[in-house]
Amino acid sequence: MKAKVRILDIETGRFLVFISEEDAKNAKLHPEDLIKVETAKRTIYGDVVISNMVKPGEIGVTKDILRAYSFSDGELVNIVPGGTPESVRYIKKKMNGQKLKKVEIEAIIKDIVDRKLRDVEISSFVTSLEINGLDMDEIAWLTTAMAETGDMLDIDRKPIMDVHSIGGVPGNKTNILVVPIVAAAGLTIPKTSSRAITSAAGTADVVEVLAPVTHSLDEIKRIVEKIGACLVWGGALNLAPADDLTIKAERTLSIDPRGLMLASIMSKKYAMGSQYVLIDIPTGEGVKVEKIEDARSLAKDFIELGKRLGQYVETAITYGGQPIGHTIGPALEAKEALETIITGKGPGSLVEKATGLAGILLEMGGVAPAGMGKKIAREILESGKAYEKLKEIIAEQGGDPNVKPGDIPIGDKTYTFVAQTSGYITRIDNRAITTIARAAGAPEDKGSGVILHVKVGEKVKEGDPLFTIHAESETRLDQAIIQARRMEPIRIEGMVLQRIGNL
Ligand SMILES: O=P(O)(O)OC[C@H]1O[C@H](OP(=O)(O)O)[C@H](O)[C@@H]1O
Ligand SMILES: Nc1ncnc2[nH]cnc12
Repeated sequence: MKAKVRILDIETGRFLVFISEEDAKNAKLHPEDLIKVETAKRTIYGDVVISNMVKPGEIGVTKDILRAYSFSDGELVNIVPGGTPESVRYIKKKMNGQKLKKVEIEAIIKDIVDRKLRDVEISSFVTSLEINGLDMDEIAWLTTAMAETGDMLDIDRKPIMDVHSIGGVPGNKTNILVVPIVAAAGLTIPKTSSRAITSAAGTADVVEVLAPVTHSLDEIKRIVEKIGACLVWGGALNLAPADDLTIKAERTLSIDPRGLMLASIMSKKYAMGSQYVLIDIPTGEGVKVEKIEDARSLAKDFIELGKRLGQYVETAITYGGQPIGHTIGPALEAKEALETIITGKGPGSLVEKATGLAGILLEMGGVAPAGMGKKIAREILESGKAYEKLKEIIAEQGGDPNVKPGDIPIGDKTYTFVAQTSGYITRIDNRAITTIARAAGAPEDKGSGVILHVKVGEKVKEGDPLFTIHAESETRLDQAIIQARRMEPIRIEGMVLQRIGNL
């Protein structure tokens, strides 16, 4: 059936194609059916919406589609029912626990990128990976399929360094310090990050408080060739474009299946042309990897996958048993990262982790002798050179390089929980802190989150503040308080932990 395009000023986060009731009836199309829109140059897919916002003979195309493909008002197109993509069969095969072939993985990824697979099918794929996993062959095929369905960056500086955390630990603003330290040492580090997946703030959400993070590949190339670094959101680029659609499902379910995480991280590194990659694996209670043996096995997988892709990968198993630093949530984290980089001093966990990781990268990149990387990284941080580099990054990305921590707006609806008893902090529950910060509105409400007034091992007296929730609205604050009361985010114990008698 032929139809004329009408551009609709609607944004839904999905590819939707509006069609009139009359046309839908004639074409036997139903709400949510897959529809194929063909022009001489391209074919796109979307979900049917039946609406009288468009007249018979017209189809309505939303802004989400226009961001990826150009259509003009009145353009003539052909529309056909999209049917059921073949790749749905392969998703079911993985649901049944079977190994997928290379061509089957490629078909799934191509159909995700072409928007032939809808959210429910993508979620089923992600869930099948969480339950049944992938072996190393499947992971490598998935990685190259994800990279090759998008663009690749070719930066005219070598070597290209990169760092990525598998995430999961609250308050992980570490890479906002690592990247400027490494670039200030003369190395090139084009860092892409995702937004939050399981946490309350991904690195891209935090950086966005300081500067725009959505840039084109050409802009990134220009920035990195000029100053040696960037801190951008990978999802804004057509780099491994399937990744952001699978991340959307992961975020909703708050899961990050191991095989998909490996492919998702490494496909972006491959597409960025990264040659030396450091992977941070936070390990501890309440994060993605709880046991050191599992962290070692994941480290081996990253290294093996890197070999298959022609990249040199090292991994750092880091302490993830409690949040990094004292703040959780985009603006609060940006503030803490900025304070630390300006003064060269900050929470021990943040400074230790950032200089430790940066030190490994300096050694990998050949600008620090073996065993000296961390010391040199700390000198770069304390000398103010890392801050100068961060200012360059902020300026090149379009932010205000002179922004000060006090300029960053924080949610003004607050509630502080205090210690009900005196004793020692024996546990901060990562999952509970993330849940509270998310309930307060993070990461979407940038000013929302949690400030921790204490860390594990510290002594407190009854009535001392333990943590403060910040929110941008009273409703969100109330929701966060309810969550906090339901859980035990911070445990206080005396020196006698348990009394057991009469066994
Ligand atoms: O903690 P969750 O939300 O699960 O994981 C997502 C975060 O982990 C990675 O961190 P980085 O960019 O290497 O600093 C991602 O890019 C993202 O920022
Ligand atoms: N699945 C994922 N994709 C991109 N970055 C990540 N960081 C942690 N998990 C990730």
